[in-house]
Amino acid sequence: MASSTAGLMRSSARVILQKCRVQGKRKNLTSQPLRALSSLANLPETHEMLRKTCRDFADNELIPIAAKLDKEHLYPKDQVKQMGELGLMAMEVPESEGGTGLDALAYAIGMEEISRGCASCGCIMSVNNSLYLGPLMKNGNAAQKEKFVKPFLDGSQVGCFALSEPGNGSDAGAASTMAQLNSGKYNLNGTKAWITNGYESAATVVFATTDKSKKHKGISAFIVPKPTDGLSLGKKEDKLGIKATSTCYLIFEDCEIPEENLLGAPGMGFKIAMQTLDAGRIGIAAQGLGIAQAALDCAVDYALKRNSFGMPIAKMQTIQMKIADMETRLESARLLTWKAAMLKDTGKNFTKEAAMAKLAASETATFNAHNAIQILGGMGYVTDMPAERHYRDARITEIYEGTSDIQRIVIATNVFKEYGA
Ligand SMILES: Cc1cc2nc3c(=O)[nH]c(=O)nc-3n(C[C@H](O)[C@H](O)[C@H](O)COP(=O)(O)OP(=O)(O)OC[C@H]3O[C@@H](n4cnc5c(N)ncnc54)[C@H](O)[C@@H]3O)c2cc1C
Repeated sequence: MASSTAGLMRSSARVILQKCRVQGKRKNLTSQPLRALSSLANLPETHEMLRKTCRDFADNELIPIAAKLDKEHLYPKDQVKQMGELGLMAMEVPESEGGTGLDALAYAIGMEEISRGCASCGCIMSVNNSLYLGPLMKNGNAAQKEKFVKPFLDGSQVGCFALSEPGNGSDAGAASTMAQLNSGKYNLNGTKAWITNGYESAATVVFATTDKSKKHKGISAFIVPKPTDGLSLGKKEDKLGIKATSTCYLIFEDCEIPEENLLGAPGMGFKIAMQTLDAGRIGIAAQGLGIAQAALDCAVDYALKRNSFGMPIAKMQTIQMKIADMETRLESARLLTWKAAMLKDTGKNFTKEAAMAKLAASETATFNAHNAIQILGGMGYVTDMPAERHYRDARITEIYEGTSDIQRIVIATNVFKEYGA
């Protein structure tokens, strides 16, 4: 990490910590008892401080409300605002541009802790940070940043990212949404599917074809404020998990936007989308870690308290085997995630590592949640305990921002490339 970046991080982390201490006095913070912070000894000091801050916030502000948000499908508006005040909604935007000025490792740590508290909050955080602000910061000009970045830094407004369509998700290059330039305005027509934050967002990055003959090289990226005439929303999807987020169609019917809302050059859209997803996968990996950690915490706590055949089930080897596998897979996935983040922070290629991190962490989230339910027995199957929610929330991490099949394709393609094939 460059020393100037370290300086920025220190000051930002101090702001975050100070805010958390103020909250702590108000809310009588207690630290999470199940895991010692000493296991994080290898992190830089600032990152450990950030982790502690996010951990306390998750324990005190998110865990107590996560089940209600899930059950009643409530968008966590107040929690997102609080996350914005802590600097968590624009973590990698430089301080000079109004963001928190932290790095990808800090983002992974923050995302893990927030998702441990509430996977829906983690999802909203990742869409705003990675999928909305990410491509705008990398490709936006000064005017676009002024209009579409500044208001989205503090949690008062969130953005969304519209790539998938009803007819194509994994095959993003087959986009059928069209954008036609007529007298200084782009006219958008088509439907985007599965858009997270669709209902609450104040703007979207959207991908549409400007030159069909060029196939994926004819796709361009645009910024569309919401509401805009000609852009309507489909019904909210009724989902298995992350129920406190909205997911819906964005329907463009002769939706006109000014030419200056083109993001990057014409035809750059597919590249922008793929770069965005590379970085986004670090966030989804971290979301998977958070869910996996929450499932493990729940399983350990229950195993220590539940007696069977005259002893705590934690004493039984079948339970111990499960806990050992859960912890080992979690720590392996965490190290992969941190490695991908650190490669990004040092300007190195991280495409393969981000895909490996997402693959490992998402499958660990499902594995740990599955085993947590098993360890809890009947109590794992009912909503009185969080294990069943972790199980439902975990599954999405294996699907969005590229399914596990797609991650394996990305990884294998890069491996063959490394072998010179
Ligand atoms: C809750 C939720 C939120 C989402 N949020 C967003 C969002 O904010 N923005 C956005 O743009 N999209 C979003 N998505 C869409 C998501 O990214 C896609 O669902 C995902 O990429 C998979 O696409 P698909 O659903 O069309 O499945 P398909 O691409 O049709 O895949 C179906 C199956 O075929 C497999 N498959 C497909 N192609 C291959 C291949 N070449 N090799 C091997 N197997 C293959 C897949 O792995 C999968 O198992 C979201 C989805 C959900 C469910």
